[in-house]
Amino acid sequence: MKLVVVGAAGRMGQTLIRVIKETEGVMLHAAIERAGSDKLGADAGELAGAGHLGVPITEDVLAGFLHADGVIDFTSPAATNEFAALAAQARIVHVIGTTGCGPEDEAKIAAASRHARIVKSGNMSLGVNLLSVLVQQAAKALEAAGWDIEVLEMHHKHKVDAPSGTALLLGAAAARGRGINLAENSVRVRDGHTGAREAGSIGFATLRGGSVIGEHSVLFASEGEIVTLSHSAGDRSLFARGAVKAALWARDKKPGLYSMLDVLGLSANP
Ligand SMILES: NC(=O)C1=CN([C@@H]2O[C@H](COP(=O)(O)OP(=O)(O)OC[C@H]3O[C@@H](n4cnc5c(N)ncnc54)[C@H](OP(=O)(O)O)[C@@H]3O)[C@@H](O)[C@H]2O)C=CC1
Ligand SMILES: O=C(O)C1=N[C@H](C(=O)O)C[C@H](O)C1
Repeated sequence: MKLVVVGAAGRMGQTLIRVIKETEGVMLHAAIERAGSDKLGADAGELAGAGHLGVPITEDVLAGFLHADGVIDFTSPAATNEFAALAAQARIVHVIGTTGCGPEDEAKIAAASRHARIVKSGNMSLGVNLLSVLVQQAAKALEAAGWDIEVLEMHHKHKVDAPSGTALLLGAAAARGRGINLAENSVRVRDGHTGAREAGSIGFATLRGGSVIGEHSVLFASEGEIVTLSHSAGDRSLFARGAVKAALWARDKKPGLYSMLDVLGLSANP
């Protein structure tokens, strides 16, 4: 499968290039960076520490998508919107790891999925997606007893969006377990005199610092006891391996918007 990596010079872009090189059944077809990037012209493999691959980093998206089978995209919401439209035109698989997309971005991606096979997830790892199934189960099991749910995350100091895509994915799993709408029941920031915690809400707390790749915990709190379900990412390659697996999985699927739960066979009701 011929794959294009957009955002090829980024933290995830470079990790993807290394993982594609070592994965059977996929090859790097093109590597894209934004116009004006000082990485344009560099060999994508050499930049990623994967050795010379003969694939120069280019800004030419149309040429890059030509004759490709799929694009893997860990960039920014604005860039992902554009890539979604172009991938749909080219009828190629689009794997989206970009987080921080707002409702308008999501609507554009959903529109593109009428023609394209899109897999989108706030976290491409098996561990986090399994964790989301467990969180949904725990939220349901503890609902009658009224346990409070809080999602805590920590990431490196360069991360620009909050709460993380994973925190929101885990919050959505908890909301599903409770049979409620996350947007209507979440508390994403607390500051000052907040008043007492509202029963049934799902709270988020965000930490940023250093080089932390991704730490997530969902805390279920009751009188005198706390149950914590957590995931710790030690290496970005676990996200990249998940993204490549998603591209291979989507290759023979119908157009539509899929999640990593679909890819991993975890989407049935737990
Ligand atoms: N779903 C998951 O499993 C994971 C998701 N992520 C998400 O992936 C995204 C990227 O993360 P990360 O790699 O750490 O970020 P980086 O900033 O390191 O990489 C993003 C890259 O995309 C480039 N880019 C931005 N706009 C364009 C464009 N229009 N055309 C081409 N390239 C562009 C950036 O260039 P420039 O620097 O010039 O802006 C940069 O090189 C984030 O949203 C993050 O949250 C990260 C890890 C796992
Ligand atoms: O920006 C990151 O680095 C990560 N982003 C994703 C998120 O927002 O959850 C996934 C992972 O935690 C790393």
